[in-house]
Amino acid sequence: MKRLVIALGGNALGNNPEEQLKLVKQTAKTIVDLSEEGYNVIVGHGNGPQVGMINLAMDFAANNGANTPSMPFAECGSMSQGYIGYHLQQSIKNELNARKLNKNVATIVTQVVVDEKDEAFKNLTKPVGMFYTKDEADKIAAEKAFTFVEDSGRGYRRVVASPQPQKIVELETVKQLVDNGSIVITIGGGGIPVIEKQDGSLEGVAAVIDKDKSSAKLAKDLDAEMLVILTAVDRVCINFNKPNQEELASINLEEAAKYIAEEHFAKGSMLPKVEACVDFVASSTNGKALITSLEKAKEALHGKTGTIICKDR
Ligand SMILES: Nc1ncnc2c1ncn2[C@@H]1O[C@H](COP(=O)(O)OP(=O)(O)O)[C@@H](O)[C@H]1O
Ligand SMILES: NC(=O)OP(=O)(O)O
Repeated sequence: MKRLVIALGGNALGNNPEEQLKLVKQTAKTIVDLSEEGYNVIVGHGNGPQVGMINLAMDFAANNGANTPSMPFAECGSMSQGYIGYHLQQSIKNELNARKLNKNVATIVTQVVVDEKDEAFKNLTKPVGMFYTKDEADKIAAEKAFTFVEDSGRGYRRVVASPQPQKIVELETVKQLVDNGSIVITIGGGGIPVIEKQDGSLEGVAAVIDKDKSSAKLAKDLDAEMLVILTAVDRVCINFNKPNQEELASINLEEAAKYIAEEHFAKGSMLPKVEACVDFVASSTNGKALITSLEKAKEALHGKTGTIICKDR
């Protein structure tokens, strides 16, 4: 069966357990829809807000008399995979049962190897957790030696390193489950970043890998038919948010490169998605990538909306 890798954006997940479970129930319908279209579905997702929340809560408890241990960032990443994976696998199973579909679904706690010399460790770019005012951010930065950046006019957010994904450690396990027909949730939050020591052992590092990049890597490694990036917009645009905004129904690799060079895609939001699609399509024989909204995923798969990125069109 053909393999389809989905990357779920923040709007598929929400900001607290109640909101997340409610949103994920809708997300599950889309995932089961795509599975019913005849694909082996593999699901990746973001974790920026969630890993930040977990890290902040653990840090607060450890420093405010709760007598709990301080929790390393990589462990917080693994907790975010469990937390989001639990909601996804429960909601997907409920949806499968409601449609009387006999399929299994499982979350794999997934590590992704990064290079400890990656320049990203010197230049922190990945926003995590909640938004602060400038004064709050300055105060926390001074106390904890954290770095903050202004995030798209919405306030200040802590940033952490976001190194390149190099190797998905649990890839073979994912393949086996996929080949057995299971829906697999993996590389949550881009994967738990680990470095490979000289003796071959793995060790977690404080970072958050971009989920779109990891999803492209997974789609390549699985020789997927399709990479589907689900976000908040139905289609990618040029001249986004300008009077001459134009929706793109399909673009080839040359057009994508031209639009990237012309800076039509915002850094930190649409740019990594288009780049991930280009990366996957360029290295695949027949693979296509699709960027669309969660709500329109099924329609987009039938060519009614969404932006397709392909070799030739
Ligand atoms: N050229 C563009 N076309 C469409 N959307 C764009 C473009 N540039 C920036 N965006 C914004 O990028 C957002 C998706 O990025 P982001 O919010 O980071 O995604 P997610 O959280 O789903 O991974 C869209 O909702 C849109 O507001
Ligand atoms: N890991 C990751 O890319 O998370 P977000 O999509 O939430 O930023």
